[in-house]
Amino acid sequence: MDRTASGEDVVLALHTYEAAAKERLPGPVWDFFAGGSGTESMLTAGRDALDRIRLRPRCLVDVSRCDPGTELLGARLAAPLGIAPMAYHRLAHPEGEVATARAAGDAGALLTVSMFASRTLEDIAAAATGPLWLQLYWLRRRDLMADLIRRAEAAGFRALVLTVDAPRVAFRPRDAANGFAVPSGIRAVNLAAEVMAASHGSRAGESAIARHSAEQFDSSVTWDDLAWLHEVSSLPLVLKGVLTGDDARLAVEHGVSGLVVSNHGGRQLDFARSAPDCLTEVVDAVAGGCRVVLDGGIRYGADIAKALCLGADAVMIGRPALWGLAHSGTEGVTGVLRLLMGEFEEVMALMGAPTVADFGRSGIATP
Ligand SMILES: Cc1cc2nc3c(=O)[nH]c(=O)nc-3n(C[C@H](O)[C@H](O)[C@H](O)COP(=O)(O)O)c2cc1C
Ligand SMILES: CCCCCCC(=O)C(=O)O
Repeated sequence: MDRTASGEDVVLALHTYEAAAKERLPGPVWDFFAGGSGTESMLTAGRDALDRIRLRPRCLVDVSRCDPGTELLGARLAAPLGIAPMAYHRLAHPEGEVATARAAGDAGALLTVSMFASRTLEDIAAAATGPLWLQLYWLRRRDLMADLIRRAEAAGFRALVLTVDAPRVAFRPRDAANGFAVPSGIRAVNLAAEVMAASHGSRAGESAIARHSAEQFDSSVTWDDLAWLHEVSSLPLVLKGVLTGDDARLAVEHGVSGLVVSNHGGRQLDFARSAPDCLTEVVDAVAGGCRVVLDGGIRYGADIAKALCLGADAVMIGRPALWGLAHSGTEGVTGVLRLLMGEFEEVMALMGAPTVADFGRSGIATP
């Protein structure tokens, strides 16, 4: 949000937050946030797919009161909107994930905290008034994963999100060109320092993030290993990065409570099918057996409506939250969330859909 000369609050457009973040952040940090993998073909794929979808409104419906509220895995949300897991929020703002958690709580949105958060799970939970999920990559050191899960449970996190599209961090040309490494003052404080060492220390022509993931991620895990996670924790398990009906069916068979259909913001498999294009296949495959969330390129309230029409239960935003954070910490992230929620509420009215249950496949046309 911003203020006019007379002191009124003004909601900024999303691109204003983006432009401000680009101006404020050091070039390599901006590239780490904005960049993608390989040819970067996937950076625009999700957006293009969403833009191709057109809405089919109904008229003469009572929309004098629209309620964007919903429920997701036992949590009440002000709208079907959350923040996707992103590493190292302190790269964007000194308060990092604590500022983001405050904003998500203020706006009534879900926050998924990355395993590579730069504030402790306990500090984040203390600042949060809304639901928190914890994201995990599968580390070779399972003892560290188990420890993190125990701490998350004690701090009141409500679900685990296992990212399954990143057996290793993909080649990201901008990070390689910048020799990107996490600055020494910012750490993944929830993990042991010796395990994180490779993420620091710049080498020309190489991304320290990619080097670190190759060293620490266990790329041998398979569906059978999910049993270990279910043993370690009774929290609902969500898989992030599922893009096919076959994997979606397997997920339900393996006791998974939710899926995030995602291209990892264009940062993992290059030349994949875009997440919105995979959504109906996944929704049809799970047939109500688990909840489905979409992320990637969500930038307008209308995108939330389109995702719901395709069968998603909610959406998550990635980079826009970091733009808000870089712009003005908690206030900036709140501004971004409120902007999207406000647009969504208007789309509900104009679509003749006073509740989230009123969105369905008849609400969209795809050329
Ligand atoms: C800077 C950055 C860091 C990210 N870190 C993680 C992470 O730690 N874990 C994860 O599962 N996804 C991570 N992601 C992917 C996001 O969760 C999400 O899938 C993606 O950003 C959504 O696309 P959007 O940025 O277009 O909204 C990251 C994305 C960005 C931009
Ligand atoms: C070894 C640290 C990996 C952090 C990866 C975060 C990220 O950039 C992404 O998932 O994308």
